Amino acid sequence: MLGTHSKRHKVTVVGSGNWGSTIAKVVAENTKANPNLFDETVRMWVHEEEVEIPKTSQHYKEGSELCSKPQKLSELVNKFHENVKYLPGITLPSNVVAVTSIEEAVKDSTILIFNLPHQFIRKICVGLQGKIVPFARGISCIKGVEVSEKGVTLLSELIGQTLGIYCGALSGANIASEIAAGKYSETTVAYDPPAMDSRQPTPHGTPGGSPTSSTVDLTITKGEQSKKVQLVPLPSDYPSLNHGNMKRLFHRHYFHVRMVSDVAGVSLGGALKNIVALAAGWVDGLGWGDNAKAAVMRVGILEEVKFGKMFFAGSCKTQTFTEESAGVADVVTSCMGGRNFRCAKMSIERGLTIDEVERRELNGQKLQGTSTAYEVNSFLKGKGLEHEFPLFTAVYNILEGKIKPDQIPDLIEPKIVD
Ligand SMILES: NC(=O)C1=CN([C@@H]2O[C@H](COP(=O)(O)OP(=O)(O)OC[C@H]3O[C@@H](n4cnc5c(N)ncnc54)[C@H](O)[C@@H]3O)[C@@H](O)[C@H]2O)C=CC1
Ligand SMILES: O=C(CO)COP(=O)(O)O
Repeated sequence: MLGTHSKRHKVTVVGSGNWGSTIAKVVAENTKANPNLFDETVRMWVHEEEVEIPKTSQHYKEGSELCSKPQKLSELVNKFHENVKYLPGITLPSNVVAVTSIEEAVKDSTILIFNLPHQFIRKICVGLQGKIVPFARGISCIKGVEVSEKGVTLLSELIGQTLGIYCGALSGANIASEIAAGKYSETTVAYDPPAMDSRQPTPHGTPGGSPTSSTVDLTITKGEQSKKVQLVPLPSDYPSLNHGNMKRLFHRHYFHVRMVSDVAGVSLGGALKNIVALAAGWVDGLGWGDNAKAAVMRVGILEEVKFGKMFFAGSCKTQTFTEESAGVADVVTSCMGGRNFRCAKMSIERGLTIDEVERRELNGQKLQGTSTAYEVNSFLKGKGLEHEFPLFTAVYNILEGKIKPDQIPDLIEPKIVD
């Protein structure tokens, strides 16, 4: 049953870490539940590595031959329907298929979900140039930003500009292990495509399904600079990618989606909260308790709002930070149980650098807060505006070893003005 459209969207998840595998699970449940809109198979690109099956895996057997030597991660995913390294103990739907060639993984897919640590995204996108469906649409689930001499770039912008496609963002209070276990949470999906994508279905579609020859100019960057991308319209024999159908791709009974149009606010909330979570981890590691963490969270949310207003004016809405899961709720959950929080806390308790804790404790998972703190600082320093963001600046200076975490309260306290 294809309804009024002769084609269905093929979906690829680019990335297969802790969150990448979780989102592949969520989306694969929905492609199965919505056969009118989506091809059931969800391809998940796996950065191949050899892994040993850990005791936390459902397939660990003491002394078995399989568990005694390293195996290819992709083969284990396809055999056991479990990502034994990055999401052990969770069964993935059988329609999630691990693919190690990125070209194969994205081939023919009209929906590309980018979900990998932010330090790898530029290289991946450059490698994908010319290899994707020209009318594909993207969603970035990645929390981070990229900073260059030109300024700060959202990852949705980076993806959109590099690949010449429209890219939205998914972000929220979403600790992956809880969602993978089917525990209730909310998320925010920001998707604001050109109007041509939300057209009403046509009765017969475009013959052959090829894009129409005309392209539409889309201004992708809404930050300080902007760049026009020639966007290829979605052929009319595919179901439209409006808010309703995007929600159908991500919403589950345990994963509630709120659709918005503020891609900048959702992306910034996800990136900047990781800096705040480091500060929360340090004050908790000092044994200061919940009031201290709440103080850090309050100031962190204010700095997020200020950052959005100063550098993404016009595109970023204050309400996204104060009302959406991608804003305030993500600050709260990340400062209670996220990896950035936990590693920062452990770094104080064990007297180790946070990089050392990451290496020892995360089994290959990556912190995003440390590099984001450096990237944001380099941007603020370049503008002479570090003093306007005392918490973000304090986190950077602590990582650099220039100040100690117990100086945070004084540094974020506004100066008395008589
Ligand atoms: N884990 C979580 O609870 C959540 C994570 N996020 C965000 O999602 C994004 C992805 O995070 P996770 O899936 O948790 O990743 P992760 O922290 O589990 O990172 C490991 C992943 O990085 C990949 N990787 C390692 N070297 C690579 C390379 N050279 N090139 C490409 N990939 C490489 C590994 O294969 C693995 O898939 C991050 O921006 C994170 O902030 C967002 C919400 C929740
Ligand atoms: O983004 C997250 C929760 O929303 C996860 O944060 P961490 O990367 O700090 O674990």
